[in-house]
Amino acid sequence: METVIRLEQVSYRREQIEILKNINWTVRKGEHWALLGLNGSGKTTILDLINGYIWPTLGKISVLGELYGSVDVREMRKQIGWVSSSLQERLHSNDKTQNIVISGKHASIGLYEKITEQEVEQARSLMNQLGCSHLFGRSYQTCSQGEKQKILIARALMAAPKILILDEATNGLDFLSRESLLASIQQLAEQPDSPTILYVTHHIEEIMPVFNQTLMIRRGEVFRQGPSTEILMKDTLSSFFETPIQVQRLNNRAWISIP
Ligand SMILES: Nc1ncnc2c1ncn2[C@@H]1O[C@H](COP(=O)(O)OP(=O)(O)OP(=O)(O)O)[C@@H](O)[C@H]1O
Repeated sequence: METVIRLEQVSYRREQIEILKNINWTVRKGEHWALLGLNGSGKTTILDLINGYIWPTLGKISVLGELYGSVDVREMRKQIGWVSSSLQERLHSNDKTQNIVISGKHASIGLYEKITEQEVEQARSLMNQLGCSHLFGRSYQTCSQGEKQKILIARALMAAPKILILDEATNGLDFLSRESLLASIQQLAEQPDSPTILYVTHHIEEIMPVFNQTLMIRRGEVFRQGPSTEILMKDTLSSFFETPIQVQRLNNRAWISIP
């Protein structure tokens, strides 16, 4: 199967501190991954490496078949959509939702190019896909937090990325908005032409069945990786969190609590 991302013996050191240690990780086409790790475990550092914002101290990284070091990372970034909370702060919130979506095509914060009818239709169709077409025509700032997240995912999809990174996408959402967003993500991931999704979360119950693989990072190292159904189990999670955990399965999702 086609390799989408490969990290081989990747280490990243900053000021004598080893932030990532010997990471080996392969993402293949058709997989969607959940990335799990406590605060400061190294998730963002891995994403920064994949986006070519930083370089590994040791090891090799290849993305979409291109080995980093011998490729223009700015070109690679066009194929990677990254939705994170820091993006929200940088957008022009008076803009209409569809213009925010369309701006994803030009990888710009505001819209400086002339919008074509085709782009408007593409934005409408993506908003429809994310279940937020009713927001078309509204100004972005009047949207709720959950609605904004859907707009930002549609924006990332506007550039037809091969990889989509959803970084703590449900932060600040109430439980209904969260479930609505998760349902939209699930639907997106189920599409045959979906980008490969990397879903970063602190919440195990957000790992829907479509995230068929999970990478667990602890203190800069891979703690475990593989099929989510094998990893999201009581024993693995208890040793990962270094505390006894109990797991209940509901709607094919694992809900954890402390006994
Ligand atoms: N430029 C840097 N210089 C020194 N330390 C850094 C630097 N960047 C990251 N770190 C440290 O590396 C560790 C991993 O950080 P990282 O942001 O990757 O974690 P994370 O898993 O994304 O955490 P969170 O869930 O809180 O976002 C942290 O201890 C952080 O303080």
